[in-house]
Amino acid sequence: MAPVPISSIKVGHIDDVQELRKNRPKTIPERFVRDMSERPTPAMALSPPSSDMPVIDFSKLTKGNSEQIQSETLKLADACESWGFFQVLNHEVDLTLMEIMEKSSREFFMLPLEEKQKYQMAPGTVQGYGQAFVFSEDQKLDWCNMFALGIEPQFIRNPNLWPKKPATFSETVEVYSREMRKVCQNLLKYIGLGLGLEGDVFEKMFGEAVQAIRMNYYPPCSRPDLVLGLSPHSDGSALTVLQQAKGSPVGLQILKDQTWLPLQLIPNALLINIGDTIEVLTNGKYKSVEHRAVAHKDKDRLSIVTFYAPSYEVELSPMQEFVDEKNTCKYRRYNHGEYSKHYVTNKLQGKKTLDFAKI
Ligand SMILES: COC(=O)C(/C=C/C1=C(C)CCCC1(C)C)=C/O[C@H]1C=C(C)C(=O)O1
Ligand SMILES: O=C(O)CCC(=O)C(=O)O
Ligand SMILES: [Fe+2]
Repeated sequence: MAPVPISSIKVGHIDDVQELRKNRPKTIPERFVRDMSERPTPAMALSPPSSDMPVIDFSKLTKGNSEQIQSETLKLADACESWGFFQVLNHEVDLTLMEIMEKSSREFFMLPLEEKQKYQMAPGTVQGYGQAFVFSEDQKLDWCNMFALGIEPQFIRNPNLWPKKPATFSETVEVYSREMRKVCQNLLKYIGLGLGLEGDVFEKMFGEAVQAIRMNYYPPCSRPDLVLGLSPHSDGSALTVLQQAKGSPVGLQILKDQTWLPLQLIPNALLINIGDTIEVLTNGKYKSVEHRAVAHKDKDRLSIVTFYAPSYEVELSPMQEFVDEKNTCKYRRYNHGEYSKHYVTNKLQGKKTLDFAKI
């Protein structure tokens, strides 16, 4: 993926949200104040946090008898088709590792600004500490500090961005990411089977899959009604795995039936969502659902997000199994590296990024 010429991007001054919060401002800087149409839905007009979202028991897939495997695979297929988001329990990821990852991420965000700025995200790039997806001086900013790293393949890593503090942070990211890779590979196997395909279809197609991690830290905000924690977007990945830190308030919302629906997450579960790659491959049978995050008046929130996607060389187009007279081909053939470049060089804007591939 060719880097964007940094000199041509003028993003203006980007306030660090945690530093802003330290002074407990009564007014929110204009760059964070959303236009009316973009502001979070007022509480009284919002549906209660959803606990109807499907829950998949991973152990039934990996250790169940043939009946359990079959019924859980069907449940998974239904979750992908009707929600695009689901939670996974008994996911085989050590809960202590998840806790350590959470603690290390929190410790990183609590470091002094000058320490975090050693890993500053360069304008127009997505790795490091700062705000990604900002490309102009008049673009609104998210009420969020982010820290992102490319994980696999090795060539996407920038070793200068791997923190030396907290001391065990980088090792923890490494171990955690290996576990997340297994979760993604396993889920893709059963997603493939649920679609009536071979279990290894995605593994074979994706080559050496691209994996990235992003930690999103949302400080409390005195006017959560005016800001967004994270702009609406769909993920450019094949699958995304989200771990929400313990004690976090509800913050993630998905666009379901044209309404923003807040998601209530089960402690220790992993939240999975379908990304743009799977939408294209299934010709829209499974959709990458638009989502956003909102801020909270008194509580901070932390999410740790893994993106899993095909290798950059892979050419993608809807699989022939999902194209017929009734379901005409909705996406053109394109190279995933080109899509990644397009994704990271545009602001987050709902599902607009996927127009790149639409016919
Ligand atoms: C909101 O989405 C993202 O922040 C994001 C970024 C991922 C990446 C990095 C943090 C570093 C390495 C490159 C990569 C683009 C993977 C989403 O990831 C999605 C978007 C695309 C495209 C993808 O493949 O995963
Ligand atoms: O923090 C959240 O809940 C949402 C994060 C997210 O959507 C992302 O990082 O892509
Ligand atoms: Fe996302």
